[in-house]
Amino acid sequence: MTDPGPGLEAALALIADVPDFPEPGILFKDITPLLADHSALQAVVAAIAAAGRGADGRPVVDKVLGMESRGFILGAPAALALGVGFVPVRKAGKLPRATYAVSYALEYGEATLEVHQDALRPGDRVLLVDDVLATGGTVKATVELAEKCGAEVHGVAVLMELGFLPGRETVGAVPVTALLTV
Ligand SMILES: O=P(O)(O)OC[C@H]1O[C@H](OP(=O)(O)OP(=O)(O)O)[C@H](O)[C@@H]1O
Ligand SMILES: Nc1ncnc2[nH]cnc12
Repeated sequence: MTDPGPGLEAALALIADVPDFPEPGILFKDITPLLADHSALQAVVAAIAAAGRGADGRPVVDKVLGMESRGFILGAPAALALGVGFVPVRKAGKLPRATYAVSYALEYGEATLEVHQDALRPGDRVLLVDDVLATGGTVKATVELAEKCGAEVHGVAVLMELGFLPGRETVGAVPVTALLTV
């Protein structure tokens, strides 16, 4: 876990716990109070973008990939902060041109993710951005999609990791930066 400075710590404290959503037994982590606070959003986006920088502070990635839909909210501003483009990884049937697709299991349910086949160039280095790493199914599927495009996954940055689920093991060798582990 990254050491949170005071601004980041205050931002992460805004995440709300909602028991039994979207189904009994799930403790849902609601990031909307954090998103609604400008300073908190700014601190979190800067910390996520830092995962795409080298030791000298310069960007080391060519693109940021964000997973629908909460990964869009954090990934697009992180791409802007890094000065690189953003690639949406969407749920099935939303992208209009030729796609690669991968199906996966969620903490609650199942889904298929897709990316446009020409969204990345072979050899592109990419940073994956999402709000929550839970079972790791979403990240694993996105790594597979990036690799189908010929890209190299530099790492994954998430706001929050659910430490009681085996997300990191599922993701495997790809480096994971989590601003908070619960
Ligand atoms: O590690 P996993 O078990 O795969 O779970 C994490 C994913 O679950 C949530 O997305 P969800 O599919 O609920 O979509 P949403 O962002 O549109 O709410 C979350 O935003 C992550 O993308
Ligand atoms: N418990 C949880 N809270 C919020 N988003 C999630 N995505 C998967 N599991 C989640």
